[in-house]
Amino acid sequence: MMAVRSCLGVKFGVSGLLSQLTSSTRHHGSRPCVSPILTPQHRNTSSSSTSSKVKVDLDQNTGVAVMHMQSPPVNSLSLDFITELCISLEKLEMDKGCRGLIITSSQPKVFSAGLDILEMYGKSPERCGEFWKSVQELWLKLYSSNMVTIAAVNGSSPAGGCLMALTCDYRIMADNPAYSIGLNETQLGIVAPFWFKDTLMNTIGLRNSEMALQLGLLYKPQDALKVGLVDQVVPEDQVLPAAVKSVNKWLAVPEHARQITKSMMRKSTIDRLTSNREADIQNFVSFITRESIQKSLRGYMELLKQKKA
Ligand SMILES: CCCCCCCC/C=C\C/C=C/C(=O)SCCNC(=O)CCNC(=O)[C@H](O)C(C)(C)COP(=O)(O)OP(=O)(O)OC[C@H]1O[C@@H](n2cnc3c(N)ncnc32)[C@H](O)[C@@H]1OP(=O)(O)O
Repeated sequence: MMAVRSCLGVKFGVSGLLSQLTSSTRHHGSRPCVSPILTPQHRNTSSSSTSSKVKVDLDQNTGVAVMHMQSPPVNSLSLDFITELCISLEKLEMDKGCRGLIITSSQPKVFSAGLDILEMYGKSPERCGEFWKSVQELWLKLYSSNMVTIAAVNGSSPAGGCLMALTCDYRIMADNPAYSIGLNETQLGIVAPFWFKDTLMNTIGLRNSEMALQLGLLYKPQDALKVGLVDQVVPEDQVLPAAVKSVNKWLAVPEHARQITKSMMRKSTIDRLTSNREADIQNFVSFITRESIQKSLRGYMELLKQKKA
């Protein structure tokens, strides 16, 4: 949240804004500007960090990190995986040399299968609460990031996977009709919470969100493009190159101006969750532990297994 505060001018004050903006040709936000002239020691500088489920490659020349989600088989968001994602994001956010982030998947055909259903089925209320707190944390970190964030959606991305992509500044999806993206919660008999709904509405508007959420729609890439759920659809092997191209375009904008604008656009949505976190956790726990909801989740998991057989 420090990132958000600094974006909102707490650090600089409104009167300092103009001078900050005019000085942004020298310094991009609190991060140093990357010199276009490469000195020998700057050439080919990149670092790589890998935890068991998240691999991050940071190119220090460009200030762009690529975060590869690698939690087999389908990058479903378990408590452990979310914790690793949050730690990686925190590190990148603190790293003055990182200004842009591309999120993608190392798993074939899937960006992320969304929240791990097994974290919501047959678990104690305490564990469910802990899980939901981590989901909130991940959303807050991504949605309020000072970095330019690009989702390179190289596979299917239902529910929580779609939410992750929606938190980014720009979404590029592989043009493969076998893939789909959307907030399909109602199809599982569950309800997308208000901050999922807000994030979707901020992207595709009220009417499209009403239909998408009530029907639990999963869109093929070309349909997702039409409705504005993704910003670009490219051939599968072009997803990452297109993301690199986009991130550079976004990074060319004076950084303070971009960050403050992003924060202005997202602040009220973020505030709504931050001021209601505990109540939201309680709502989730009491909803998800209901017998009828547990039954729906069980049925859905069986359907997933049957689909395979
Ligand atoms: C009154 C208001 C109260 C508010 C309360 C709020 C409540 C809100 C609660 C929660 C919000 C929920 C958000 C979510 O994200 S729920 C998760 C939704 N996800 C899905 O629907 C996706 C399901 N998966 C798929 O559709 C497919 O798996 C796929 C398209 C992602 C990939 O297909 P494919 O490559 O064919 O793989 P398989 O289907 O064979 O799957 C492999 C393996 O993985 C298991 N699996 C898949 N998805 C999940 C998942 N989300 N969680 C856990 N496990 C998953 C699948 O079962 C297979 O397992 P295996 O048979 O053991 O190999």
